[in-house]
Amino acid sequence: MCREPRSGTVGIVQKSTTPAVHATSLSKVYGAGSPGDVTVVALDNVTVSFPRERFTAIMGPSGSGKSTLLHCLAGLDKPTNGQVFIGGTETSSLSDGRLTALRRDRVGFVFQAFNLLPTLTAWENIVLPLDLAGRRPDQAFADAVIDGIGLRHRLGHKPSQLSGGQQQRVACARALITKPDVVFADEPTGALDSKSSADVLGFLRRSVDELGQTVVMVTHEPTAAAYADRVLFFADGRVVGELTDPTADRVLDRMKDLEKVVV
Ligand SMILES: Nc1ncnc2c1ncn2[C@@H]1O[C@H](COP(=O)(O)OP(=O)(O)OP(=O)(O)O)[C@@H](O)[C@H]1O
Repeated sequence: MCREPRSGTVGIVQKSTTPAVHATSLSKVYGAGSPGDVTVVALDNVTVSFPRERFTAIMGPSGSGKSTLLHCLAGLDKPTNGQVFIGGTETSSLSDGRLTALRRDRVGFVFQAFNLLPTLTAWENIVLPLDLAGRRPDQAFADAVIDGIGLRHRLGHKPSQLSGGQQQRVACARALITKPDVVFADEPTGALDSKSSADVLGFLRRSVDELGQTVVMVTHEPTAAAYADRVLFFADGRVVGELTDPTADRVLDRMKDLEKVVV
């Protein structure tokens, strides 16, 4: 097991001009397996890029395909057509073993339900992806992540001894500890109160600004989207709009327009 980090050191920034994530002509059709099935087009020919060291939020009406997009980008689900590149590596042609390794080493995922292992301490949960890969933590980076989540004094506690917001900050640290090409977050604040949400979103924001990380987050909340550099709006499985330097009010106005169109 990796040892706990020291305090007081600074994180390390990755630099590259390749987008963190790029997808071309991505489609996902559910229920196309056998004749007579009802088919649902969850993704409809989506081409999208996520630059490094940026925080992007994805918003859209319920059922518009946001989670499907995140799962296909992260290699948790297979698109029906199209290609996904993680840091320049095309993922559809990878063997199952290589895809598993890529997901473990180069992609972080934060779920609404935290998904921490209950028998491990906070620290053991955070370094689990490194342990599975047989890697040691970059001490300076691990210190910056631990200081960033503000839970150095709780690292020996099990998830059941932590609040929901604290557990989600541990989950964010676990997603970041490998210095992945990208962290995907699917409704990371959906189960949290507003104070805990602000703690989690503030940490994700600082992970981009101070640690050079890349975050792509699905959210229903305009206040959460306002932490991002850019918001992509989704409807009917397609990207239908974009807002840079969002504020909660501008996001809300766009969402109202979208919901009028969709209803
Ligand atoms: N396994 C599945 N089988 C069949 N249809 C599915 C499956 N998963 C998702 N869908 C459908 O695909 C569409 C997109 O779903 P998705 O969960 O990606 O939307 P979403 O925008 O994330 O929705 P929400 O905001 O409600 O979470 C929906 O019509 C949904 O019913």
